Amino acid sequence: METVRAAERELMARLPEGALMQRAAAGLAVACAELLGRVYGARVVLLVGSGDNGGDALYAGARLARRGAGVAAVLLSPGRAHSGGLAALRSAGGRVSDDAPRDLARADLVVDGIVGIGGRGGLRPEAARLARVARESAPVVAVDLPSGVDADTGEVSGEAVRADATVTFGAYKPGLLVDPARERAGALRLVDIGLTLPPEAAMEALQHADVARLLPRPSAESDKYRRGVVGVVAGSARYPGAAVLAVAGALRGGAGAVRYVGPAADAVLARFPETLVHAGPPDKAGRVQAWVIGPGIGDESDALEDVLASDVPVLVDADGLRFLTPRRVRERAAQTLLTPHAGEAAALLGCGRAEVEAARLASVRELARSFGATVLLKGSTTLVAGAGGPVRVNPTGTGWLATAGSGDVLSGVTGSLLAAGLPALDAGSVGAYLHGLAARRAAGREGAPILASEVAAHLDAAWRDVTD
Ligand SMILES: NC(=O)C1=CN([C@@H]2O[C@H](COP(=O)(O)OP(=O)(O)OC[C@H]3O[C@@H](n4cnc5c(N)ncnc54)[C@H](OP(=O)(O)O)[C@@H]3O)[C@@H](O)[C@H]2O)[C@@H](O)CC1
Ligand SMILES: Nc1ncnc2c1ncn2[C@@H]1O[C@H](COP(=O)(O)OP(=O)(O)O)[C@@H](O)[C@H]1O
Ligand SMILES: [K+]
Repeated sequence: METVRAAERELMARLPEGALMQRAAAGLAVACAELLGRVYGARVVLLVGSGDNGGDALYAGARLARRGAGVAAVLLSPGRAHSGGLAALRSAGGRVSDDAPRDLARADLVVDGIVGIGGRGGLRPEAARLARVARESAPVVAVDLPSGVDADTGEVSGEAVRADATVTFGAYKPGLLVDPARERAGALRLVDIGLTLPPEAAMEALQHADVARLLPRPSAESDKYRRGVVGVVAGSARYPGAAVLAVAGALRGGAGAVRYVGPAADAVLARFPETLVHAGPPDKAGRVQAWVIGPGIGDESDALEDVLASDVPVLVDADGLRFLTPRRVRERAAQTLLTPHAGEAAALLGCGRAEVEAARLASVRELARSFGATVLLKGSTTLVAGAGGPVRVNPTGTGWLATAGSGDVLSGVTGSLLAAGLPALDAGSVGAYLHGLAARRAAGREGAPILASEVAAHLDAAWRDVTD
């Protein structure tokens, strides 16, 4: 957070008073307008704390009021609310609420400007009560951070706002990216306020527009082969379901065709007649543009060697990871993408699972370095690391994904993206992004248990969310 504060100080010294807050408020108002659909006549309630976070909310509220929204501000510390913001709201036709429960009950949207990066500890009782009522009333947009979460660590020490979306300024804060706080933030949106952050930023996160740009799209000249064929080596007599789930993901990842190789062809075809199946070894299966190998294959290490010997990108997951050595992966000319969970990463690193979970960033970097590969470390905070450069953190994940088979779906969708031509770092981070969004779609707004097959079934909705 000190990095962001320092960049803000540097920029503020060069800009007219209040310019950064205006930029923040403008971005926030645009995001609110998009969520509302129609601004004119909409009812917006601002929860306003005593700091600049509340100031952002007030100025954004003023912008919405000028476009015809009915905007009411609930002031947590009436004497200390941002005075310029309050004046702007009033002159735009907004008002200060004298009955918060009534205004909240009628709201179409609530803006959480209680506290931002200046907050310490969980919400205080009055703020916590309002946050609970807000949550029951309408979608909540958090300003910069869901109030009550720790910006630096992602810890939630008491009560915190649970937002449907968070509009953050200048840079993603670790607290928005690391659980348990991340789960409170909903969909993230970054507003550029002109901060110059150090070029060696340790982490980056894609957002909708980045993903939309990277997603493969068929052109007029496309045919199924030009769109890419992904080969899937998964499943066994014991675990046929892993094959079905990996193929389910692969069919919705943007490749033109999925070629399944393995002993679960009957189960795959029964569910997905679109699949091309092959009973022999992978190197006799026909041309593919990328391979996925590992989910549920058991001890099938011959197939792994076949696939590694190919000259196309290879994604290795689950059982496939057990037979890998750094040397064999480094020898490959084409890209290799490894997708371990914490336990598999620990086995590759020769340490304990808890050590990986306590140091996810260092672990994913070390694996990428030692294998000379791209590594996607799964779990509550999914990270993707390449040979160097920033580590990508996936902003869309949800704990509902912690369900058997969801990793198989991820390997399929990511492999499909590789086959469509995305570089491994992009394929991994776009795959994880769509997978997380699909799970959120499947789980619904309040959240409910989901099946891995439902995650696959919602991938098309996630795709449309990103591109619409
Ligand atoms: N810097 C910039 O250039 C830009 C900054 N920007 C914006 O400013 C925000 C940072 O603003 P900030 O520094 O004023 O602090 P902020 O987060 O509003 O909170 C401080 C107040 O909250 C209170 N409070 C504390 N803990 C609490 C709790 N647990 N529960 C309840 N209340 C609690 C505490 O009050 P007190 O303890 O005094 O009662 C204190 O006064 C940043 O997140 C971004 O939104 C943008 O405009 C872009 C440009
Ligand atoms: N707490 C969590 N929060 C978010 N995502 C999670 C969590 N736990 C697991 N996941 C995700 O769920 C998937 C599980 O994959 P994996 O561990 O391979 O399980 P399986 O082998 O049963 O498919 C991964 O995408 C992982 O990132
Ligand atoms: K906030």
